[in-house]
Amino acid sequence: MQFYKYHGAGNDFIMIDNRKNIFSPQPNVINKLCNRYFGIGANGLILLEINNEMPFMRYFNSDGNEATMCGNGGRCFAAFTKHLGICNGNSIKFMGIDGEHIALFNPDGFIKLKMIDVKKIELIDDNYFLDTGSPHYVQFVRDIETVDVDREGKLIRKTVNFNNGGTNVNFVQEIKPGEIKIRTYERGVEAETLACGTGATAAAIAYSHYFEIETNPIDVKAIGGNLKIYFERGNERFENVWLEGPAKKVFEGIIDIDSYGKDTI
Ligand SMILES: N[C@H](CCC[C@H](N)C(=O)O)C(=O)O
Repeated sequence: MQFYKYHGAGNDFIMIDNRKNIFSPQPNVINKLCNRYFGIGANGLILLEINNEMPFMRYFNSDGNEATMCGNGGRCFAAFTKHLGICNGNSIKFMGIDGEHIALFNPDGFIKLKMIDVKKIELIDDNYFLDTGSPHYVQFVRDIETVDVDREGKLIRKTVNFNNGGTNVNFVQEIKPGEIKIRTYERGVEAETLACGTGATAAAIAYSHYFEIETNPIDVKAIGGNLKIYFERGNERFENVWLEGPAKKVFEGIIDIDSYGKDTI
């Protein structure tokens, strides 16, 4: 089976053109494919399918379970449709689990992805919880370099109940007005990733709203690369939300998918 490997600011994905349903998304198979020693290795796996005659993006975390929206993956999905010739212009519309998205292809190669509106931000223990297509807990810290993201992130992800679905956990430090640094513990990867698109979006909106920052876009520096978040404040919601950043095809290959269905590695 043909596969493609992409990353968006270091958040990396296996991409499969599944318009002919060649791949059955079994959790144990996806988990092995995402394994960095016994498989291709990735934070997640993305299937391109067709739904009501529109490209449909299905996202699976590396634990093998189908998940909510992936922002970095959404930009990579758009780049993938362009590589396959599905999209020839400067933009593409596609469906994700959270609804319709449009992606714009910038001349510099960066991609601008429209995200869902953010309807509310909850305060939990003086930190912020909001849904940008995936659930995110945002905690502001003084020195992001000293945070034990895997340990602290796991504690919050596991102990604080978020409607039973769990959450991603973001640690954020202001670098200067309008610019923040972020580190993210990702649900379903159960570890820190080099970037998280829906997390960067959540962090930028919480930062701007609660610290009354007028600058827009907000620059978000992740370990794996830089993202920009644009949005407008509407009536009790955040609208016209865009996530802009890189999406790179790293390699493509062929894998013997039948050997992944069996328990032997
Ligand atoms: N792990 C997330 C989904 C992927 C989010 C992240 N990779 C992004 O770029 O938005 C979750 O289960 O909510």
